[in-house]
Amino acid sequence: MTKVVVSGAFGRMGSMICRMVTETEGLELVGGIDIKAGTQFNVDVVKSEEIDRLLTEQQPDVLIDFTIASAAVTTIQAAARHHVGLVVGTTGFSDAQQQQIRDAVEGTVPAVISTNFSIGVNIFWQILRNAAPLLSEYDIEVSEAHHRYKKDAPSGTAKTILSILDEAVGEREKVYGREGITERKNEIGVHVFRGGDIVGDHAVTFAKNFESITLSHRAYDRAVFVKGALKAATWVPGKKPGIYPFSAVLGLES
Ligand SMILES: NC(=O)C1=CN([C@@H]2O[C@H](COP(=O)(O)OP(=O)(O)OC[C@H]3O[C@@H](n4cnc5c(N)ncnc54)[C@H](OP(=O)(O)O)[C@@H]3O)[C@@H](O)[C@H]2O)C=CC1
Ligand SMILES: O=C(O)C1=N[C@H](C(=O)O)C[C@H](O)C1
Repeated sequence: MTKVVVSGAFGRMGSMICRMVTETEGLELVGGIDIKAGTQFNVDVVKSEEIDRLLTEQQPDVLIDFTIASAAVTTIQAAARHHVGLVVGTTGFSDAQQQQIRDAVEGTVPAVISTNFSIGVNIFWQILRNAAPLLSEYDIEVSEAHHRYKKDAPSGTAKTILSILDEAVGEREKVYGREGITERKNEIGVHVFRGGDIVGDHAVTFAKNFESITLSHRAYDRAVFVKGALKAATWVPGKKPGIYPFSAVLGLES
């Protein structure tokens, strides 16, 4: 049985993860962490200040984090101190925070970290890696849409798309929205929409005179992210310390 602690246990993702852990054979929910204490599915959720006590008492095999960047860094450092494997879906990390995560995890614990745990998005990224080099002469625009409550912009998934494009077609200036008199150069336009309950849409358009190609992905339900996170949670215990992309769990290129 893989013992799981969920950080962000009362959040949109965390509460669904708690429920689906209890419904998944081979996984056991042993605790939760959030900014406030309470219970989820008959399991104690403690405040983040209590994380060391929780990890000492419950000895989980894996900690799954879907919170906010600043909280996630502290949680990841605590999990590494306690040698607990990690699945991290939180987005919006600064470069400095990413370095703090590498420092905590590398050589200490295995961690699957991905800006998107949907299998479809990970295949979409692979399609993009293969297609973009063929389309390097085209103008490129990236767009994403999410629900009104999303805190970070552009989404973590859009940032991953931008880094894939940088590798595939060479680094280009990113232009975040346009206003006024603008002249298109060899740039990538990035467009962010926030509204309603949109679960997560991403698109990359390659445009040329008289034709364009758009590659896109739409998530209809957060369950796709949760299922991926649980797949990673089952995979991570016993792996060598280090940071793994979700594509490693899926056996895809990265
Ligand atoms: N990789 C992926 O596949 C996906 C990633 N995400 C990412 O996951 C993250 C969470 O998303 P979502 O569930 O929608 O967000 P929510 O805001 O619904 O959930 C986050 C939870 O973390 C809590 N929290 C805030 N601060 C702390 C803290 N210091 N310590 C512990 N808990 C804290 C929040 O409490 P409170 O509400 O009181 O602030 C909330 O309960 C985001 O970064 C999002 O981009 C989302 C979906 C898929
Ligand atoms: O906050 C969300 O909801 C999502 N966040 C992730 C991101 O920032 O890319 C993944 C997904 O699109 C949903």
